[in-house]
Amino acid sequence: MKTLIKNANIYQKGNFIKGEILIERKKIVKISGGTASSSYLTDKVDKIIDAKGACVFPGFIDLHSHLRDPGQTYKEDIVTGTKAAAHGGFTAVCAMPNTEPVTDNIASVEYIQLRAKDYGSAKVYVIGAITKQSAGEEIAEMATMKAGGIVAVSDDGKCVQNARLMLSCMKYASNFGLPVIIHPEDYSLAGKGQIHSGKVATKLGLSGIPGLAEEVIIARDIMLAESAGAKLHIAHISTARSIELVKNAKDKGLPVTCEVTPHHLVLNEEANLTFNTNTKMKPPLRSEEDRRACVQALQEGIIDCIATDHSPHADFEKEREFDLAPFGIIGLETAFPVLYKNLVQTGQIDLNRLIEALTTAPAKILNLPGGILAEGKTADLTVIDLEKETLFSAENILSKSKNTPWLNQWFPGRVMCTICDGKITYLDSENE
Ligand SMILES: NC(=O)N[C@@H](CC(=O)O)C(=O)O
Ligand SMILES: [Zn+2]
Ligand SMILES: [Zn+2]
Repeated sequence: MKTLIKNANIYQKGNFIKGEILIERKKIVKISGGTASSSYLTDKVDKIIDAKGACVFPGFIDLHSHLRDPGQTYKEDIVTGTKAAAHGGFTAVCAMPNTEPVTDNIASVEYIQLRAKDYGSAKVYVIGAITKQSAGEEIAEMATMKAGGIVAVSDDGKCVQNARLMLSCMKYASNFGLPVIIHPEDYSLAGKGQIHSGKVATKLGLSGIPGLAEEVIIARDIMLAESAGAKLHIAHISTARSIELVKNAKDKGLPVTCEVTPHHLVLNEEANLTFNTNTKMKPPLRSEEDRRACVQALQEGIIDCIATDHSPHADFEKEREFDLAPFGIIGLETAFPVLYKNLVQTGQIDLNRLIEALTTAPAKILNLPGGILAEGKTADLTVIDLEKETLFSAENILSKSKNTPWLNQWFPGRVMCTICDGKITYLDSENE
């Protein structure tokens, strides 16, 4: 099978070159500038995709997705979650273990891998639990899960409260070379908080989750990781002080990395004023100062990468009283257009940094392949027309869940086609 992408603006080390990409089986075999070689390349090609001047980027890599499979497949499953990924330009996602049952054993790891291999539209890397059932009481079977191919451990959705247990978990994980991904939340400080403790929570009379709930765990876990010799990755960082803690750790040369979500980069606590439950997530949307600190830290590289924290929840769960609705929003399909519009078009982040934060940066953190468009590399790529718009309507969203604050809004940047392992995983109706 040979596929040719023609009339493309190919992203190459921060620059665009006009040209063509020839894919044979799983690999990119030729990238050529201009159209002079067109006749040579079109020779015996099975499929031609006319990019019509759209950009070709390396496939995006998400370190943080909740695919809900097994156990909560009314929200999402591996088939729909990876379709949503492909629609968002992603060719690889890491599956968080807070499924039912929790991914804390080798059989659960293999289930996800096999389903994804047979029915997925993106590569799925499995993250195993830190503790059994993510209950924060006993260390999970990391050794067997590592042998089965997990790429990291995390109790995301929950946070190991006991420092002594966390230290043991980190020592254990580091023995197997497994990075530890934390969801930093001190329960005693977070309490029953609904949104960020700040002026909006006061105004609305909702209980707050202070930034401190995140910051004390980040401070603790940086110290524990240093002592255990573990590689620490901080999920969904959201406050200026958290960023300062990470900066200090990095300055000391510690192997500490962190990610930020698109929503923490473009929204602040004011979004909660609408009482829209699709503005409710963990960590909560923070103050404008915190949001700005996140943007600046991303541009400077203190924040390493962007991760979606794709957290699908069904309509019947979200369409209820604010305090009873679950935390979380979908993110795979909205990530690129939302970031492109709010950060790149406004000049807050440059396109190169955005692409890096969605490709090479996440790949580096968990040592995953991909992130680069080059001859001889696996053909994982996405074709995005920056001149075209996309509408996040319930109809267009391929995720089973539609819980996004950007529902029914138009954004610039339309994914025309995504290719994973040389196979088309998403094709816009215009290109069919
Ligand atoms: N982010 C969220 O608000 N929710 C996530 C859990 C998590 O990422 O902590 C979920 O699984 O729904
Ligand atoms: Zn989390
Ligand atoms: Zn999460």
